[in-house]
Order: sequence, then C-alpha cells, then structure tokens
Amino acid sequence: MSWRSNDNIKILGSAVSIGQPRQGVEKTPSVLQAEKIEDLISIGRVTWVETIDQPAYTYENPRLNPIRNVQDLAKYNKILYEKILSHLGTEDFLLTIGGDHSIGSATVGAMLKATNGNLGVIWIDAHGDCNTPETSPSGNYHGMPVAHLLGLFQGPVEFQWDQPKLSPTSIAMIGIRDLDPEEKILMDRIGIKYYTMDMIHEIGIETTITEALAYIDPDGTKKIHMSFDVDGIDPQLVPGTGTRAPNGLTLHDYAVIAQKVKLTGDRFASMDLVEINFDIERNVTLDSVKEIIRITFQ
Ligand SMILES: NC(=[NH2+])NCCC[C@H](N)C(=O)O
Repeated sequence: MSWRSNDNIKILGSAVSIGQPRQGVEKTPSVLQAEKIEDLISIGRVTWVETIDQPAYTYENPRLNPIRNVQDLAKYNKILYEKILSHLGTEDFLLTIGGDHSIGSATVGAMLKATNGNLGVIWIDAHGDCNTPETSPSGNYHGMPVAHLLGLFQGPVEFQWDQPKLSPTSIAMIGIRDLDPEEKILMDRIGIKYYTMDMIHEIGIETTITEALAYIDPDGTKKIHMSFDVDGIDPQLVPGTGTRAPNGLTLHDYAVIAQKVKLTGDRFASMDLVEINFDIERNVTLDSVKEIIRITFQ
C-alpha cells in the first residue's frame, strides 16, 4: 500500500541562494520543473504551485552584518512562510524545492504554525546548521536555520514575526559529519539529538531512523517534516552541492529512512529538498536527485 495515494502533492519552488556564497542553487526549481520531476511521482495528484524568487541575487561580501544578506533573507523567509501557510490544505503534502538551506527556518516555522507545534523534524544533513550569528565562522545563514528555529538568536526586527519556536526534543539529525567547533559545543550543551556517520555505521541506518522517529515523536501522534539537504548524501553521488563533506549517506540509506518515515502515513506532511546546485555538477547529481524523488514518492 502506498502512502498518501489520494492526496495532493504540492511542489513549491524556493529560488534562493543568498544564504550561502555559490550561485546556481536558486536555479534548481526551474531545472527540476523542466525535467518534469512530477512524472516521477506515482502517488497523489501533483501540482507545482509556484516558485518564489529571492529579492536580490548579490551575495554580501565582505561580511557587513553577523548574518550576511540579513535584510533580504528576512524579507524572503517571511514571504515563504506566509506562502506555505496559504497553500497548505489539511490533506496536502508539501514539497519545497530549494534553494539553499536558509529556507529551513521558514518551512519548519510554517509547519509548526500549521500544526500548532505538533511537529517532529528529521533533518538530513552533513552539517548541524545550528550556528548562531556569533558562533558562525562564515556568516552564511544556511548554517544557522536550526539555531534560529530553536530561538537561540532572534536577528533584527525584520526577522521577527510570529514564527513559533521549535523544541530541541522535536528534531533529530542524520548524516552529521561537519560541525564547526563552537556549533558542536552549543548542540551538545542543548542536547540536540544527532546521528553522525560514525554512529550510523555502528548501529545501522534502520536503528538510526527508528530511534530518531521515536525520539521526536514518542507517542506517534505528530506530523513529520523532513528537511533534506542533499549534502547529507555522499558527494560521489551528489557532487553538485556547495558545501561537500566526504563519507556521507548512500541512496540505500535514504531508502531505509524514507521507508520508515512513510510508515507514519499521512502524518508525514512535508519535506524540503535543498542545496542542489547544478552549476557545480549536473549529470550525476540529477540522477541522484531523481532517485531521491522516486524513493520518496512511490
Ligand atoms: N546547509 C548547509 N549546507 N550548511 C553548511 C554550513 C557550513 C558551516 N557550518 C557554516 O555555518 O557556514
């Protein structure tokens, strides 16, 4: 039996790159639309609802603010947050295609709002994305959305609207292998649940995702959001991404993750697919991205 066979699968493009320095990632929604990825989705009724463009394409260099491009990012994330809430019907599954991972604070924030906080998050990534503007060595906001969601910093007023906070016990990260030193100290102090590649090799991917789901949703009653940064996958399979880290997840690992998440049925409500940059590499990356879509939506 497939999950969500009768539901609407809505695809939203989030064409933003200013959360990090490499251009190209903002083109991904239009590339995947041209590739007709909706044809790879064999369940539900699939529609591309719209693609939201970023307000400016100029990456701020040198670092003028603790968060580069903070004004434009704040403006963009608020628009994205509101669009998600306006598009999301109760029976819908929402797939947001980035763009860089800066969108994570808007997508998770919107899902928290839509579910009254009854949300668990599986964050697949090589990175923790849990820097504050103070701990961030780069100033790139795509390394900060989790810290922002947890309320570890607020940003300027433009970045403060009514987005709800995420509880640290409602998120688990899988594939982690590149944490900044202070970011790691912060994550360990808060007690964020994260599975490094070493831990995954030790306990196995099936135990990892089973434990992770039980941790974020002990009673099995929450909606589940998966925020999938393709750099969680090994760079040999996904070379087209801006911050590569060796020794990542395989596509088989992802298939095991997806299988367990899909067992939550219609509680699996939304997903981000981010950091795909076809300007860095196209062919291998596109094959893997298509496989990720097939694995998720069949
Ligand atoms: N979503 C990502 N690819 N994040 C990479 C973050 C890299 C680094 N930790 C930083 O904060 O700049």
